[in-house]
Amino acid sequence: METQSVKLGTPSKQATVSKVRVVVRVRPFLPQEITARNGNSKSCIFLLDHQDNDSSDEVSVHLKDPNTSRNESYRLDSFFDQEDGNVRRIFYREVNSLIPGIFHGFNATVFAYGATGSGKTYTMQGTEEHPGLMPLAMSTILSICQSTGCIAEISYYEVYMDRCYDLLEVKTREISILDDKDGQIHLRGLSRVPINTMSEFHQVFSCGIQRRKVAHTGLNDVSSRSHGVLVIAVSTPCDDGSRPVLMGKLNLIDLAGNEDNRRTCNEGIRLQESAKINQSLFALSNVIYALNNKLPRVPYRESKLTRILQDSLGGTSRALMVACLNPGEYQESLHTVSLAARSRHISNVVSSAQKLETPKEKVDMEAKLQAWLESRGKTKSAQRMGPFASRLVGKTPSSIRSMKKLDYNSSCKVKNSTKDDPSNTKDRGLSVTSRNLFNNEDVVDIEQIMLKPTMNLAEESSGKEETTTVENSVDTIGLSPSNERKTAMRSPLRKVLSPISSNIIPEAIKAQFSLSYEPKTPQNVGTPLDKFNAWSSNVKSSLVQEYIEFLNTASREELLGLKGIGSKMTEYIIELRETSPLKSVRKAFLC
Ligand SMILES: Nc1ncnc2c1ncn2[C@@H]1O[C@H](COP(=O)(O)OP(=O)(O)OP(=O)(O)O)[C@@H](O)[C@H]1O
Repeated sequence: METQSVKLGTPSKQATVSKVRVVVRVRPFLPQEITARNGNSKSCIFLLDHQDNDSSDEVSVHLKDPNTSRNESYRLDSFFDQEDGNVRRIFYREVNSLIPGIFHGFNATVFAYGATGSGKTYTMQGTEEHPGLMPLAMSTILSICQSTGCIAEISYYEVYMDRCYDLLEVKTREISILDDKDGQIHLRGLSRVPINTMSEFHQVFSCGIQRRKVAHTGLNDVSSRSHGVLVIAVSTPCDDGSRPVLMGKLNLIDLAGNEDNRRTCNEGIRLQESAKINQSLFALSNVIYALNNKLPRVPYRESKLTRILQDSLGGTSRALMVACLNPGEYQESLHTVSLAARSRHISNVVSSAQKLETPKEKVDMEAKLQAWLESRGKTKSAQRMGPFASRLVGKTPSSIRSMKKLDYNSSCKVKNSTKDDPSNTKDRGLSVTSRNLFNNEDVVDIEQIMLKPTMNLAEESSGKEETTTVENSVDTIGLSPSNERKTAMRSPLRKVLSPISSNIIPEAIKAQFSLSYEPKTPQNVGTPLDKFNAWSSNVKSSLVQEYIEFLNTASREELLGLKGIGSKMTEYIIELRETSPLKSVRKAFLC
């Protein structure tokens, strides 16, 4: 086994920014799931309007909650339903075309994203009978190597708790990530193993798989606790016998699943892992969002994972996200699909001239909120819907995110509670107290943070544009170019704060609202607080919920970036939420 530095380049600033293609893969129900559902195997995810997935440029993926009337639709690049062999179809339709580029100096990345238990590992690794994208890609690369004389080598590492470990080494070894003087990144000490045949690959790779950190959680018996990255590097031999020259590489990443700790009831080390997993997935989504929106700064440095992937995401690299879904989990699927939809190209609605006029402080706050809310599938819909979005406030129960009530007593399956952390004998899942972040000494600061963007919202919303007619609102969904321009003139913050979470409005809903529209906009109110108070309670509670979720998921840097939050408060929030998700703000704020 050869051990050497793998040099990762930084994408050139001039290089065209590539788009991330996003496809959905729904796994089949498992036999035990069908039994638990009394034989009901109806998926909550399907294609809208029987579209032709094979010939369309994009598809509308529809999610329907069987227990409520909630419906959401998102536009994505392709959809692979539950049928057997859908991994093979994903490979031939989506991954195969990335491979020739690797032999011409282009890197590519394929990653499986989704909730825990949604089938990411199955998609990437597969089984002996149904090989996943990793062995399928290896096999194709090997056959090209055979005909071209190129050399294939693999590295396999995991990113666990924001640290990087070589999985091809017998003894666990941490890989250091170094910046060189040119700002390039090196994974120092990462093994690269030459592979000539598939049996060599299976032998080497299966040893690595066994070293990867997995654990039993409340939602998956064998849950990956790290992001597993298989790198297939292709080099061309040099005639003078010197070291082969690296041409390109394919990163195949089995991301750890994003977890809702209210459901997993993780605690101790599992909870810490989970916090890191969620943080790094959020950082990844921010990078993809920045790339797809051609933002001037791509936040690669926010996590180890994104830092390592700098040369394979963006620049001339190509990337594919496979959003994996469990057909019986509406809420989780909604979260995954909304993030996936956000990761596709979204055209920027703010012109550069407007951007220059916007005060920096406001842009920062708006960008933060926008990035986060879009990760929840909000802004894309709002951009398409423009003012129509805000008109829906209070009108569709299905469109307003309902905060899941925490029921620690009924739904938790705490099986892993003390195995890893003997000191942690208390069953936190059952005994979590409703700690309120906003106890008395914190009220002033937090209220300021909470009210600031809200005041902006009220001020902007009380303007003339609020008198827009229903027709205009509907037009801004995309029917009228002139109204699209009007939409572009509006502040993104206002759109961000819309409680609509899908990026398509079904015709039926449009019709319903064009008939029953009644704006609830405050008029002629005094101070910003008065304006805020004049908003309907639906808007306020929706805002409050958004902020609670923001505080629960934002990175340390993002919290620090919020006005009124210093480093002490940031640490306090992080500490609190790692123990138990923040659930409420001060009652007074909720009015
Ligand atoms: N196409 C499929 N056919 C049969 N079983 C499948 C299929 N896809 C996934 N599964 C099964 O679903 C379960 C969960 O899948 P998997 O472990 O791949 O999820 P995961 O998303 O990687 O979870 P985690 O993030 O917790 O590691 C496994 O038992 C797996 O075998």
